[in-house]
Amino acid sequence: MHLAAQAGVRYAMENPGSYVHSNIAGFVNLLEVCKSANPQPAIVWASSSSVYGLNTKVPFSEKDRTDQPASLYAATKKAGEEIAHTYNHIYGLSLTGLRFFTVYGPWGRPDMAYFFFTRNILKGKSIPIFEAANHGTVARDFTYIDDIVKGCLGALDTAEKSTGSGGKKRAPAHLRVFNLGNTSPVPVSDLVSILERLLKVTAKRLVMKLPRNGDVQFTHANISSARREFGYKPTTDLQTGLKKFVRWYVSYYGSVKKSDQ
Ligand SMILES: O=C(O)[C@H]1O[C@H](OP(=O)(O)OP(=O)(O)OC[C@H]2O[C@@H](n3ccc(=O)[nH]c3=O)[C@H](O)[C@@H]2O)[C@H](O)[C@@H](O)[C@@H]1O
Repeated sequence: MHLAAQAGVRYAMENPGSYVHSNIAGFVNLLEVCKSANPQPAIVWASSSSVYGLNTKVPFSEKDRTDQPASLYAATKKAGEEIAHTYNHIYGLSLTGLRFFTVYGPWGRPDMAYFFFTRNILKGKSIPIFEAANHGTVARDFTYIDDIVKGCLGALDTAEKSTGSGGKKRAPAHLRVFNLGNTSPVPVSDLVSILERLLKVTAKRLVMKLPRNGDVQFTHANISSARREFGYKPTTDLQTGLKKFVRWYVSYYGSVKKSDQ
């Protein structure tokens, strides 16, 4: 299971090299080691819903086009999918890419919106909430970590063995890609309302135009493929998942003051 990456859509404008380094060069390094291993492992790795880019057909299906990435981050994840194709084709590596949809929950990434919104609401700081042109809603198919873990296990359990040995392909091997989302997009402003209720604090909302730095307006997963292949079925709605996150956040950081650290 390969989850290491430079994640985050907007940071790619600040530090593009880190995306190339981790998501492309790092992934190739890993595949080079795996292709020569004996036996070769089967690999399940993290792609991203961001590969759908400017695709407007919803919900996003694995069959939809992914040739219009809106950020360098998305482009490097899409490159990973093409690189996976090459190593599968030449060396017989079994590869499964999982397109995660805005994963959240305890022990999550502090750079993600739900996480720093929580921190800023508790500190009384304002939070920037993006909206699209003509006051258009920005929404995400937020997916709870426990559902993602179940999807990862399902992908691992159903991955067929790699077929190569000694750096040579012996037979065709698995090459798969699955959406792992929640299938119910929620507007970012609703996410903030849920956090306000859970934290019992009114947020200082700063509504801003969606910056032109790689964000897409909307994500929504079609998960029928993962359901068919390994019974993937998310069960946590955003309200329930954020409740668990907030409980963790408060117990981890202890108090508002400590959350400054
Ligand atoms: O689904 C995915 O593939 C991606 O999900 C997230 O990307 P994103 O959905 O942009 O997650 P956040 O950065 O947490 O943003 C969530 C929502 O809040 C909005 N947002 C973000 C930041 C902000 O200051 N204000 C704001 O309204 C964004 O436009 C977005 O709609 C992860 O950061 C990516 O690593 C991952 O690949």
